[in-house]
Amino acid sequence: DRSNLPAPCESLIYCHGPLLHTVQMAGLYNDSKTFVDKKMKSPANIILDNFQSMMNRTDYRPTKEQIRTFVDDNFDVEGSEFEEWQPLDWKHNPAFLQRIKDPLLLEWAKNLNELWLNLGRKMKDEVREHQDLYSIIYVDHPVIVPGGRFREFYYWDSYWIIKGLLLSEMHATATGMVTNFLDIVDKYGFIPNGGRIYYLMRSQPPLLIPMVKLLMEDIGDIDFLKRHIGTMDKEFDFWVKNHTVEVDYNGRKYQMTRYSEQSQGPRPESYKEDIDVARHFDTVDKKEELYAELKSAAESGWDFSSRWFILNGTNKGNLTNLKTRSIVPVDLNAFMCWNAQLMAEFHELLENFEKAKYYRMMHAKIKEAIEHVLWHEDVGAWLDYNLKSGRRRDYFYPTNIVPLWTGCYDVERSDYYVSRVINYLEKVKVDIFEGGIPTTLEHSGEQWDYPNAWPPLQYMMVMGLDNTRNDVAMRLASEMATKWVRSNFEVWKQKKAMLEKYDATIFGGFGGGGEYVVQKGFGWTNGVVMALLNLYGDTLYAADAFGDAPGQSGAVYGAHVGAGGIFTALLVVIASVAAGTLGLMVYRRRRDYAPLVGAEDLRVLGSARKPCTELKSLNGVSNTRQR
Ligand SMILES: OC[C@H]1O[C@H](O[C@H]2O[C@H](CO)[C@@H](O)[C@H](O)[C@H]2O)[C@H](O)[C@@H](O)[C@@H]1O
Repeated sequence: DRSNLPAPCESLIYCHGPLLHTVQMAGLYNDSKTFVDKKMKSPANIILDNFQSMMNRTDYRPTKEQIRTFVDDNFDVEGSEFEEWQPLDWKHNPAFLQRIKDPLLLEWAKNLNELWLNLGRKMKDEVREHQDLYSIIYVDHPVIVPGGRFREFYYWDSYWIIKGLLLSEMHATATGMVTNFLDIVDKYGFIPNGGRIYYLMRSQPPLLIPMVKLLMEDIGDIDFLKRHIGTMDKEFDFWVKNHTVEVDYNGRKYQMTRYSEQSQGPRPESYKEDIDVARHFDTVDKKEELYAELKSAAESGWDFSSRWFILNGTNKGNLTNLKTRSIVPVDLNAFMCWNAQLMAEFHELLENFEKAKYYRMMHAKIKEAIEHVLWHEDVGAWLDYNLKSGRRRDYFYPTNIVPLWTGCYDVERSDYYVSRVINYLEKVKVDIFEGGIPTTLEHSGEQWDYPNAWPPLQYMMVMGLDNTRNDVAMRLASEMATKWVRSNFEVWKQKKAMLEKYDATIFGGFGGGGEYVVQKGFGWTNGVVMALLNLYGDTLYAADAFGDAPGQSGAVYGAHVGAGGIFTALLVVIASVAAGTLGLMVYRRRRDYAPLVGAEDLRVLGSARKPCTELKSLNGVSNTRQR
């Protein structure tokens, strides 16, 4: 029974109540988030009175235009909480640029370094003084936002933003962002999904402690750690207390974590969208269950995805089949395992030995649960677990190998895990896609599904494989990184833009689907590309040995030609092999992009391709969600 739960926040303007319902259901804007990001022109009680007068005047049946006039009269334009701000610690030539040998990529990396200037936001003093007029959560230090409709901080995005900022040597901005998060944990007991009050009842993947680790590796300020370690304990506890579920597996019980939020009602920022899906259910209880699944999926960062669909034990279906709370995700448990390990390390450094012992115990327990419940030798990967059926979810997601990134497996047996994982990745043919690794292999129309490819997922795969220090895994990581960087660069060349997501099936293709149009900016995308350029910059080139980028390389070109072009394709393949050998000789230090693909792969590639309709959405034409 969810009827005793609170609303997403108390505000009768931004989180629940008749005003929010009337305005959001009127569909005034292409994007529902627009309204809840507006500043109030007067205090809430006056606006609520004005709303009541408008409803009385219109006999409770206001037209869309009357509602629009009410909003325009009572609210300012969205985004009015910020002032012009240039990060003071921004540098023209951070040292990591010197690692990039290709002049084209170097030029691009300089542009990426400049993008932080566009994405920096400082709140006006007026926000601190009159927080009640805004939905934004006031923080003391300026932040780097993702970009586009995402005008505020986002929890897990910030991990990759901070990674990039530190490469840009913007230590003060990065420290300020982490300090904001710590202040927020002190105030609210956890970090909300993003920096708005309507996100206050759900979080996002727990990466604060790894962010502190990034800072420690960079500035190594032990006093900072000492000052904030108690707050980090709080963040860890929040996840243990509110997200733990008991898993009964093969006669043993394990404490594992899953996404689960605890409020009533639809997401305020996607209010109409959620109510529309809830129409499929006939009772208030069933509608509330759906809202909980939607908000829990948003908490996972994967909103939305077939990963959270359960229909007759499969991942088919649509948003009405969301069962996020019934799935134990590999990545969340791997993050918790990593958090425990880092906390043990930090407490040891601070000589808090009792605490260190507690975290070592937590780390061992979580690692054991991951090994016993989620690892599958026959598959060669870790798989999400269905709490309802007690069965594994054997579907491909990049997160199936996240324990490699967080080091949550028996590293003494690293060779065994790596060989199984490599075998798995070969089996699922992750290397056949031209634009990156797809999020899933299900084409649901949701944004965390095929064919979209997301920056954090590429990063976790690449770094996970690279971390193993195994030659084959490291080569695969480098090939994945090369493909990703080149495809992002291709979009940059066309649009001078970095996107929040891309299309894995098209070299230089834009991501799409879901409930809003693909966004430009973009915080985590820039951070990931910078990190990959930093790691591979000495061997990574914008084009391969014969001047082709991946989409045009001989082998993949074969997939583009029709039946009539087979002869040409063969010639191109033969020429590619010859030139590739020559290229290898000439560019010994360079890592080659794509192995030749077989006939079966060409068929898959051909069918995977779809026209780049998302071009339209980038130009501002909305694409609708398939339900
Ligand atoms: O408004 C819809 C959803 O938008 C956000 O989710 C997406 O953008 C975030 C910022 O880049 C990202 O962290 C998340 O993974 C994306 O799916 C927001 O986080 C959601 O809560 C919201 O419902």
